[in-house]
Amino acid sequence: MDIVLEAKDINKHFHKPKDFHVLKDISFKIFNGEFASIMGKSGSGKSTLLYILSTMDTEYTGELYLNNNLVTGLSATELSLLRNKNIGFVFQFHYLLSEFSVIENIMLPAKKLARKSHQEIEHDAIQKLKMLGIESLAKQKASRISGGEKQRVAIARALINNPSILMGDEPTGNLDSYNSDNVFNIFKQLKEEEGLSLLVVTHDEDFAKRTDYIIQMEDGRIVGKSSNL
Ligand SMILES: Nc1ncnc2c1ncn2[C@@H]1O[C@H](COP(=O)(O)OP(=O)(O)OP(=O)(O)O)[C@@H](O)[C@H]1O
Repeated sequence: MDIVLEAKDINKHFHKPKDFHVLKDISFKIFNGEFASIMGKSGSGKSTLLYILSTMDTEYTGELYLNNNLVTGLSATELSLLRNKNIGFVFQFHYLLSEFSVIENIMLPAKKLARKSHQEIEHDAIQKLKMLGIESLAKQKASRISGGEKQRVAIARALINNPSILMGDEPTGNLDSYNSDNVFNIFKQLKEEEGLSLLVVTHDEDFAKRTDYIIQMEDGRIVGKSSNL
């Protein structure tokens, strides 16, 4: 199986207010089509790690590979392009532009990438909306839809450029159990039907137990990996 993401000996220090070794010797691989979760107590370094893996944070030592290409050391412009094309990211908060319609929000990362015409991007956005069962919301203002719907729109937006991997930082953290379940089922469907790779930081044990495996973090280290398959 191909490796979609590989971390090799990643270490990170925060320097203020005093030196703090937040990530210690992190090495692991995510293979194509895997659905992995990261769990650990508050403060164990999960979000810090995810921001490095998603190339948003470049202040670390070690090496990060995406689709077998070394991304550590690339310029900010190169990383921005690579991230937009290859990594979908879903946050706890949806960060939709409230004055824009649902479909405009979804189209934005593809417009930024500028590799397709407006019509092609609109067509792709409708496909994603259909896949997530929210086609009827296309023309609605983002501010007018429910929290669960907003998170589905955020997922559609994260998928618009057909990334290699979808990452989530507590993507169900603001949702009730019905909507959390819905998000989990969407992720599972993306793995099973689209062969997408997924990596999700979560505090939700029910969610994590249904992923392929759990990477357990403690005090900045990976202390275990337990398979749920
Ligand atoms: N900019 C920063 N400067 C200094 N310390 C920081 C900074 N950001 C985070 N930390 C510290 O690094 C540690 C890891 O934080 P991180 O947010 O990665 O943990 P987490 O496991 O994601 O926690 P949570 O589950 O609460 O989100 C914490 O002790 C946090 O206080």
